[in-house]
Amino acid sequence: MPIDTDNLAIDARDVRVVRHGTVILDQLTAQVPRGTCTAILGPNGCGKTTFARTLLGQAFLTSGSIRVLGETLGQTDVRKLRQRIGIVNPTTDAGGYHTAGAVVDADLTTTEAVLTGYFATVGLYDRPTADQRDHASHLLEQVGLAHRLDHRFGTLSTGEQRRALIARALVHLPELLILDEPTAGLDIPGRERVLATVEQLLTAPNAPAVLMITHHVEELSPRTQQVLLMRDGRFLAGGRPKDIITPESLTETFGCKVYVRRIHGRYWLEVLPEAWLDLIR
Ligand SMILES: Nc1ncnc2c1ncn2[C@@H]1O[C@H](COP(=O)(O)OP(=O)(O)OP(=O)(O)O)[C@@H](O)[C@H]1O
Repeated sequence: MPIDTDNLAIDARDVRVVRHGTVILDQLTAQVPRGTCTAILGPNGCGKTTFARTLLGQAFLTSGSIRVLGETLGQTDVRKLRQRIGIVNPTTDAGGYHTAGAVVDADLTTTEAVLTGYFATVGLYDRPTADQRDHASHLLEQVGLAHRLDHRFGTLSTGEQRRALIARALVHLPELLILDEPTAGLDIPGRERVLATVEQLLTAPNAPAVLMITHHVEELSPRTQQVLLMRDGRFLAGGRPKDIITPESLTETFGCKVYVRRIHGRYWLEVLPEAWLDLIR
């Protein structure tokens, strides 16, 4: 069936990124329909974040083309386009003003931290409207942080900060939400709260397209329509999770012998005993 390109949140064709002679992304082609959830699953260093950066116009293509929300990168104002995209990237959580990579100032209240999302700033330098304040509180309630509205952002647990940053990414009602390892560094309940928040988002009316980037098959929502397995800058396979996720495909993707089973719509991975011997040989 032909693809309706007007209905795509992401339309990436033959994307290649080469830096200093190293091929980082190699002929990546992927389509993500609006309002659907796609996951990119792959090991450390396979190029997941670089691909996300290309979608945001932060990493330039050596060749290929990308359309995001109907706009062709290289022919559009990326600052305007970014206002239609939400991004959560845990390598950049809270920090002081001078912490490299900090998304928001740790001294702000949680509500203020979410409000910075309106202005794409680290501190809150602009005066939010009453409607913006109400919306920020509402989003914090949605992610289960109604009891933390006035707490200093820097004092929240890592999991609470992560959920607050999801709320921050949602202030603009994004049409595309990129979650780049949103559960990194979280314990099991912390991880599950983030996943439950994503699940709630996917079931909401007018849900954004969600691109979930992760190392862990356990983190795929049962609502994931498409999974892209990535290794060494390439997509090894892509399609419906039930067709793509097998012990063989995950063993190839991660270079580690694994078994995978599906329980209650989620996938659970087991590392086979012989994998350890292979990994240290
Ligand atoms: N500007 C750059 N110049 C040279 N190499 C780069 C550059 N940016 C990224 N790389 C390399 O490209 C590869 C892919 O990096 P990337 O961060 O996209 O991987 P990743 O799949 O997101 O990894 P992780 O799961 O560890 O976050 C890595 O080997 C990285 O060192």
